[in-house]
Amino acid sequence: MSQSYFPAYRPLRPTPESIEDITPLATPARDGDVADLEVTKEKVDDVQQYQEHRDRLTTAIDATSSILTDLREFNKTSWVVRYPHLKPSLSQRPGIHPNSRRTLSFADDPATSTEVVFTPPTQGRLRRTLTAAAPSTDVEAGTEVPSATNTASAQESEGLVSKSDNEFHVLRLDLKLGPHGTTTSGPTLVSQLEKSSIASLLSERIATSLTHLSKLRARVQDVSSKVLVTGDLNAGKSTFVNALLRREVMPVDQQPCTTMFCEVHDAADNDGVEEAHVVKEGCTYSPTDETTFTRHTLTELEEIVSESDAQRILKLYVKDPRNPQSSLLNNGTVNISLIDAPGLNRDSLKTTALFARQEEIDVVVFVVSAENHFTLSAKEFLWNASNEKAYLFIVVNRFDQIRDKARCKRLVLDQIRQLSPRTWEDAADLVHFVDSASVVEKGEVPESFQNLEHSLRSFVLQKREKSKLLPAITFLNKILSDLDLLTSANGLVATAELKQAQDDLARARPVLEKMLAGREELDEALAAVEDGMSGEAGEKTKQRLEKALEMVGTGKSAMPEIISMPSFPGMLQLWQYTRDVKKALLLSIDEAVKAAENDARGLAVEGVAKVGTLGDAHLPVGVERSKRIFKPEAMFVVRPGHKRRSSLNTVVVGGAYGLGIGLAAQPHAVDVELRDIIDMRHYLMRFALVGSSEEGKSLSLEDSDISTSAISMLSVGVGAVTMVGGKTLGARGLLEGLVRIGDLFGNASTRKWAAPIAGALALGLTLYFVYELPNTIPRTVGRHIKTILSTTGPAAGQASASSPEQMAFAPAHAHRIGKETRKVMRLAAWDLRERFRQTVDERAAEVKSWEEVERIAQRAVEWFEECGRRAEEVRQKAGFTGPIDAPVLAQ
Ligand SMILES: Nc1nc2c(ncn2[C@@H]2O[C@H](COP(=O)(O)OP(=O)(O)OP(=O)(O)O)[C@@H](O)[C@H]2O)c(=O)[nH]1
Repeated sequence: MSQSYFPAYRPLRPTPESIEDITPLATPARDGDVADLEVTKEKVDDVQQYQEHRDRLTTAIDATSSILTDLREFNKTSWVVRYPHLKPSLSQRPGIHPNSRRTLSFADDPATSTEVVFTPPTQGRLRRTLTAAAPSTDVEAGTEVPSATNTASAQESEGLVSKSDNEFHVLRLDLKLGPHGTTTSGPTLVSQLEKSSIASLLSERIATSLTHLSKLRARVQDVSSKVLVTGDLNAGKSTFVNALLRREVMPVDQQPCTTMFCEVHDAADNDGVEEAHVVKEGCTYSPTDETTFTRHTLTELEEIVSESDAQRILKLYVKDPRNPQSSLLNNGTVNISLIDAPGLNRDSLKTTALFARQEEIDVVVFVVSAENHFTLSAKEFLWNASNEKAYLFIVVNRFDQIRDKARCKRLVLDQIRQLSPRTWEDAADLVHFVDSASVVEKGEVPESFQNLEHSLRSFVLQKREKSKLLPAITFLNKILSDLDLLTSANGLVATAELKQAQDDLARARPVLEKMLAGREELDEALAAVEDGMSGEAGEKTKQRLEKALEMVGTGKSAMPEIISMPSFPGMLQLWQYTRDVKKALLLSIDEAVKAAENDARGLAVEGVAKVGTLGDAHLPVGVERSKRIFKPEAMFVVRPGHKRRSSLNTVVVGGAYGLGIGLAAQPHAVDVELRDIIDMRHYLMRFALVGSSEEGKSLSLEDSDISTSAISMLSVGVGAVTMVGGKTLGARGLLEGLVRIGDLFGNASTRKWAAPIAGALALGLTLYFVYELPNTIPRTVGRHIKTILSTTGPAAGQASASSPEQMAFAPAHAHRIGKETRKVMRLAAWDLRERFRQTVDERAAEVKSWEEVERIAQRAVEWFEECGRRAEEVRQKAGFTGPIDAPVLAQ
């Protein structure tokens, strides 16, 4: 059985208080007849109920528009809204009805899916929601998800759940595009798009829906309603319209006369002036634009209608003498206009059918003569119109002319059953047998006509609800349901993102905090390694080289295990021997420098390892360590292009041994001079020091060799004397002899024999030198070398020997080697500092970005929850009930 307007729309009985407020009908009413009063109240209730529904719906449209606008803005500024796909889940879980389980994926990432539980709308809760499916272990353990248990099938059987509950109704993104007009299925194409592209498509869809909602709102708010009165030629359409108006407005003739569409409006729509506006051909009528019509008085109407042979539109503004409670035209709520159409024939049939199909035609009243029944044109029109409008209002006119009224009714209703079955089902309300002429001619309104008027009024208002409100209700319900799906799915995504961000932050924050707290400690530790290693390298070098010089100063190899001293080859090769000695001593110093550099390499290796350990302690796990490989052999190598210093007592002499430019490799350094063999200046200086001046004392302290040298030099002379005498004296005897010789020189008597003695002494000394030379040469040469290498540079006399050029050999090398070691340490430390800084920056950026994700996701979770609540509230306030596809408003 099809749905009827009337049974579902029985208004509530008014309360006794409200009854008193109702103005009685202007139509004749029998005094004391309660039934009439009931009719009046019903009419008022019709209007009130319509108004109430309209207002509720307008509020719901506004609230939904507001949600959609917010969603669009949120999608644009705060969250890229994802477009979900729901599929029935294949997995069967105990305790969960298979209908409740769904597989959720998103258009931008169709390969990834999640199991969710779908909760369908229930009685009193029209929202469809998705919740994350409990882990399978819980489900298997018997934990049920209460919101979804077995409800889907129950709701399906109640008809609340649409079969399309997995889908979008209004916000569906289906694109039909493809090369050369080929079509690609919507979901396939959508899934090829980026997340942001899908979001912008969705945004466009929302914008379209908003436009549609505003149109629906305008339609809901539109207070005009058009009733098209049509029927066979001469069936009495104009008479019927006049009867409704209780005035003879439309021209009535025995002959077919109406060729125009006469729209009758309340004169209130024309500033209360009764007028006829003939719409000019090809113009769109506007009552405020004089160029679109010609103005006439109502008295000219008959003439206009009879003279017009074209199907023109005529607008009539007439005053309805009745009050709003009883007047159809002037009902106080809806601006009803009655359209008297030309009688149906072959010429007018098509035009009238087109007219009837217009959206603004809410009701079609078909007038048929009781005498003639339905002509072929009438049947054709009714058949088409009933497909279009489903319900038609049929006035069987001239019923007063019929003798066998029952038979007539039966025959007419039989025909209606075939032409418009739904109209036939509600025939009591939709089919009326009346005599319109008597209402106008005699001023009597028979009961049959009163019933007709009541039914028509209800039908217009209810039809209006169907035609104007229902599309809005359906659309609203569908879009709200789409919002459920969208907000539920996006809420799940936001919750997952929030959890991910929180987990990531829980991992990253402590790491970052630990790094920041350890930054100063690392800096200090690195500085300590740098200072410690370079300082130690310098100090070790200094000690080693000073010791080496000490050795060389005494004529011994500084590195005896590597460099041995040459043996004396005889007086004839004295010069070569001296040269070999010098070379050996210099070589031994070079070797000492090498050894010092090797010491520093060892320290650098140790320092680099310490830096590595610090890196392990301060860098988080997983951070790549330095890829730099330290090559100790690369230390102290003068790289091509670097300038060498060439002064003998400067750093490079020793330091550049890698290039073969050590002390021993310098030709002028091994050149032998006479003083390398006999250092007269040295001996004389020693003699001078015997007088023991203060300076001499201080100088003698500096040179530990002085006393022994002086003693040995003097011993030479004494030795010569004793050799002459054939007797060799010991050192003590030699000293004593020396004193005695001095005394002899002071005595004049002894001067006579002193000369031969002195000659002998000189000879002795000479011989002594010859015999002692193999021993004294290494010492002399070593002393010279030591003296040169211990002397500071040209600026030594100034405040401090700060530059290597100004330093003595050992400190200069200590400085150089310390500096080179520091360079290595600094590089390793810089590398770690840089890696540490980068890691801190990266971690800080990560934490910041996760905090941002957390903030956005948190907001999205709350926003989507709120959005879902708002949609639910809209439905509750609007009083939507019924399934998504066919909702109704609660009474
Ligand atoms: N007895 C009787 N005569 C009626 C009734 N209704 C209309 N008539 C008469 O029928 C004739 C035609 O009436 P109209 O109202 O002009 O008919 P119409 O359908 O508007 O005519 P066209 O527009 O020309 O098709 C008039 O003479 C009316 O008086 C009625 O209910 N009873």
